[in-house]
Amino acid sequence: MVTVRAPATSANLGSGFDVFGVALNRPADVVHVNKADETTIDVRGVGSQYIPEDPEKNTVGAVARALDAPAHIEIDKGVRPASGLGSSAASAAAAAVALNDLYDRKRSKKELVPIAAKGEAVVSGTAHTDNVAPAILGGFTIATDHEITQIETDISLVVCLPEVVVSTREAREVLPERTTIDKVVDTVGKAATLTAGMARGDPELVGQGMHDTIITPVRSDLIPGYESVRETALENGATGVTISGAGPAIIAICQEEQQRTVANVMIDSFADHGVESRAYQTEIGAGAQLCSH
Ligand SMILES: Nc1ncnc2c1ncn2[C@@H]1O[C@H](COP(=O)(O)OP(=O)(O)OP(=O)(O)O)[C@@H](O)[C@H]1O
Ligand SMILES: N[C@@H](CCO)C(=O)O
Repeated sequence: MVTVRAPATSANLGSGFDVFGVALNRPADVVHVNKADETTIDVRGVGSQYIPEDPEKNTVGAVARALDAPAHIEIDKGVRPASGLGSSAASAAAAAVALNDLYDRKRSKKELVPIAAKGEAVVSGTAHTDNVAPAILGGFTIATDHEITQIETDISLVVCLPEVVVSTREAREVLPERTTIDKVVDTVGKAATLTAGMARGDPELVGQGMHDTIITPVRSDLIPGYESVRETALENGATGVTISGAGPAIIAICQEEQQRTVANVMIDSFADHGVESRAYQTEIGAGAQLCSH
């Protein structure tokens, strides 16, 4: 048996829609794989009642097919589905690394990214790589159709997950088809600022670079209390706040000393809107790791 842990991830970071992503030190999924004649899947843990065990519908089934690696796959979910924390990607990334090892397929971690992304196509209709890239490689990743660039950093942050469900498919349906040149110029500037901040390990620059005028304004309507949670976190030390992935989780960049305060005010602000939530005080961290084989 091979066991792999793959982390939750936060994609987009505002200005980097479908391109930027970061691995989070927690929460994470753990996947166990054993060779078998055909693929079967067992899911347990957080939100497992909402996750199909049919290999045609689970992200790990698509990964097993792509690697021609049939297996009995057990998934311990630590990342809630439909969270904006790359739940579907965490399982897919862990399965890709585990099956590559189990069948000795000798794919590099970068080569496993498009394979894990086939799982994302199963759930959201597009094989976007912005969650699976950091889930496999760790750190901050810039994923384009041609290249994946990775920067190691350990910037601290808070992600606050409300008891609300937003599916990626639904959040992609509200996207604008067109935008203006002013917004494109603004987004390029912000994305460049964020990237410089990641390279320097500078939370101020990262926070400034997260602002986005194209995607976030339309998606924030799907998250009750979004504007208040964002403003309160900024007033209490966050350097930048935006939707994590397709939501409903909200990510706030902040110094380690501010994490507890930022986490508490975000939870209180959701509560003011009648929404329960939990907050993870965490950091940008490592990608998928073999636990045993
Ligand atoms: N292994 C899996 N883990 C989690 N969800 C899965 C898995 N396989 C299939 N799914 C389905 O994928 C959907 C959740 O994926 P979705 O992309 O909407 O959420 P997410 O991964 O938390 O979000 P985001 O990509 O915005 O961070 C649910 O409908 C769930 O049933
Ligand atoms: N970039 C993707 C991430 C969510 O899976 C989106 O925002 O739709």
